[in-house]
Amino acid sequence: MPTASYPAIGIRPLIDGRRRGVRESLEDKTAQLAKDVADLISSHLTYPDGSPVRCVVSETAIGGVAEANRCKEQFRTENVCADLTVTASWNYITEVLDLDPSIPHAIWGFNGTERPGAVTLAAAAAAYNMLGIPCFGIYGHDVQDADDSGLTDDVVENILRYARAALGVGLMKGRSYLSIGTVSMGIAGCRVPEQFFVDYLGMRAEYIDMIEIDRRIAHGIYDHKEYETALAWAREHLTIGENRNPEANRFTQEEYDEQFDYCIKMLLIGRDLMEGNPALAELGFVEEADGHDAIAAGFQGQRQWTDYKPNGDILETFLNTTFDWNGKRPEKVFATEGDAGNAVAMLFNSVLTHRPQLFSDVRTYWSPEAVERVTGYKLEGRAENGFIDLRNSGATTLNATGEEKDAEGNPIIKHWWEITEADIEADLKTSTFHAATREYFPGGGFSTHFTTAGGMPVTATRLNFVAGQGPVLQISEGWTVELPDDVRDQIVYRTDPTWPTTFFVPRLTGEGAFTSVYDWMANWGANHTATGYGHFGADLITLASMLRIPVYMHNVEREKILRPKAWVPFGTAEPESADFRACATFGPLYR
Ligand SMILES: C[C@H](O)[C@@H](O)[C@@H](O)C(=O)CO
Ligand SMILES: [Mn+2]
Repeated sequence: MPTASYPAIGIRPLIDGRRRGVRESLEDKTAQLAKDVADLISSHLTYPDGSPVRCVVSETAIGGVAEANRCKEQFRTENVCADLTVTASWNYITEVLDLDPSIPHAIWGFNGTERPGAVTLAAAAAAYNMLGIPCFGIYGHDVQDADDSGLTDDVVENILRYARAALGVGLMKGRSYLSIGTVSMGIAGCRVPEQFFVDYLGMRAEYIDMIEIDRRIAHGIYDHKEYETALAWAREHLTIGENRNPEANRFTQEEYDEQFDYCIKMLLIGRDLMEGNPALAELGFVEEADGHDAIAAGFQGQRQWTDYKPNGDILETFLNTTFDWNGKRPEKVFATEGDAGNAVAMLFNSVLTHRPQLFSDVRTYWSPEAVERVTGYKLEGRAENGFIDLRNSGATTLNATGEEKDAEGNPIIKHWWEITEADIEADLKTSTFHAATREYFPGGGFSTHFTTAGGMPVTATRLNFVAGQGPVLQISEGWTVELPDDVRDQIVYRTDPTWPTTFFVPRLTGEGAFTSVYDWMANWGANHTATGYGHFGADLITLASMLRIPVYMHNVEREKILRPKAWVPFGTAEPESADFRACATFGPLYR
């Protein structure tokens, strides 16, 4: 998506409209607040393509409804997806607020006593609450002098948190979720929550039968020149590891070669299905060239496809990865086993961080006792309380090896625009591609394997659906951990040695689902989790509140939580309960 079409954040400078003195004394200060906030957002936040986020500042300060409406019209022409109102003074609240219920709103009341900016914030929040339009309130802890910018650390953190989440809402709006296939092996999360997409995300669901992939391969509906390049690159850079099938379950080398070629074609076609490809129009396939404008997709794979055709692990791995034969390029959000619920969790992580994601089974909780019994090794360090084995065939980004490093040499999952040739080489070098386990994948294919390095901060997320309740989100910040090679290998070989493996420990709080690593596993709401680099649980909580999705499990520090001020009247002593009731009261953003 070109930068110009990305949604923008609208900045609304409110002012006391009284002319002949008051307004005139405030014009410069108010305009400066708006400019400073716009500069802050644009200099700190990026779009998925790495370009700076665009802010649109109202052409005039807003002192009355006429200026408010002119600002709204200006924002409409600029694809504004959310607004941030700034004020250093009193103003006329419901006469000047943006009452559009379909976009996120926030107000920053400059905390200076010369003029009642903070009073406006409180009055505006009360108005929005009464009108059923939840807004976020940003209020600095310490009184500022009149000529201060007011952008103290606490204000900056909350403005950026709001803006990241508001942009996430805007990036999803109007896009598609593409389901290639249907429910995999009875996994309920695969049922595409079409009404949820419409009501909560403003998205559409699109459906493709998996046969479309085979049709396009059989009829040559892919860029043949690019295919030759991709195949040569893959044959050169993908290390085919040990075939771990029993002899009787192995295909011939010629069959594996054919399967490998087929898998690369699947990868090209999966990408084209999501985003289209003008090269297809040149081949005469004009409709196919358009694609499905999918910001996220899921491939069922198991079982009917994989019982018959090569599996989708190469397709799934490389669509989630930030590089291919063309070098570095934006990753996609692509789920395996058609798990739409997990695809949405990956999407939430993606629109907040613009980093590639891991799709994993929550395979096993390894207690310290079990590890010692099985391997003789006594867990230590972050893993001392046990760890979770996250592992699933296919849809884990190859960037999750931990070979990419930050400036201090710590393992990281970079943004695609930060990837270097050395990173690509390191990720590929540490990964192996194994003949798919034939008892699971009778049609053959290849599975991606690596074990993630320890020491990475990550956040694991899962979107669940409960009858009578609707969508609910769970979030856990934590870290990857690594084990001594021999201990790791015993666990990998005992579990499944051909799939990507990440050992994860949640940050324990000693309470509820975060009392122990076992409690975490016992409370995780499904077989899958979406995991991304960094601790962004607070951003997820803010995003969820914008979408009115309650969060029922998280380990984010209370002081980092930013929800609409409308959540407060639902109770301050038990924020989790208030969240549920507020979400139920205000309902999904687009309905
Ligand atoms: C064994 C099954 O075929 C795998 O798909 C299973 O490990 C899963 O990933 C289930 O979510
Ligand atoms: Mn799975």
